[in-house]
Amino acid sequence: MASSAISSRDSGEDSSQISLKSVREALIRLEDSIVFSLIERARHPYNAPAYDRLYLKSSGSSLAELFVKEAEHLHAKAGRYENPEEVPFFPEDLPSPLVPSYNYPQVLHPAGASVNITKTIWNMYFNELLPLFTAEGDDGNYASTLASDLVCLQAISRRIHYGKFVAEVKFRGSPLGYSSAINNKDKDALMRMLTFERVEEMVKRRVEKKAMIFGQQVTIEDKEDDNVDCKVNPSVVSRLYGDWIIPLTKLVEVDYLLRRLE
Ligand SMILES: O=C(O)C(=O)C[C@]1(C(=O)O)C=C[C@@H](O)C=C1
Repeated sequence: MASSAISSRDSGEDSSQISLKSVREALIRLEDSIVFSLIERARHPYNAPAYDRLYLKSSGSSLAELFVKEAEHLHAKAGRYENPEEVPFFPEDLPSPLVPSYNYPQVLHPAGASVNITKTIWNMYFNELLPLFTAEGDDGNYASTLASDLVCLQAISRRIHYGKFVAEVKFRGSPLGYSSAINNKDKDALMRMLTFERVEEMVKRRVEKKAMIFGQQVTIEDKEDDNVDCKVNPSVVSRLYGDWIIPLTKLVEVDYLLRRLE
């Protein structure tokens, strides 16, 4: 299954014609990436020095900041940020891609395409989420810890910024309804129009179940034991979605729509 509603090369469809079904399928596929990335990160304890600006005495940055900045430089050279689904955490001074450009379908409205809430995602991930799903302690493996943090951050950010595509589809489905709320800059009306509570409940239940299934110890013998020890707490994953990922996706949707008529 394609992980993206717009950028797969071989879908054979006109990819500027996205539907609510195809963007929701992409969101469901991204759930797998997020749950697996959290499971990987949870192998290590919190590892505080990796995030402490005093740890690298001379640099003034934390190892986490340096790690993500340097990784993004490499990814930019390989063309990662040419894809409209990818948003860098440190867009300043990124190098140009070394690869020839790929003609990604231009689905988004240009003004809305620049919505970027990576600073909010960064603070949420390091200040709120990480302490919830990692054990206290320090195993010294900061490089592999940060490599896992990077994968988590990229998967979560991609999912949240995917709200731009969801908003575009919703706008195309009801341009008149959305336009009047956009012209009135009525954020509350936009929020009401784009919210489907039943879908949100399903998402939260599904990610909790994925965390339970993907995080089980797999053994050769069949076990009767329902009391499985999961590698990442399923209720934390459900809370991650309910408290942060879904609200931030909706924030991206509203920000995108507010710029949709510029
Ligand atoms: O599926 C949608 O319609 C979305 O806008 C995505 C999403 C989500 O983040 O999962 C956000 C808002 C809706 O209330 C339902 C779900």
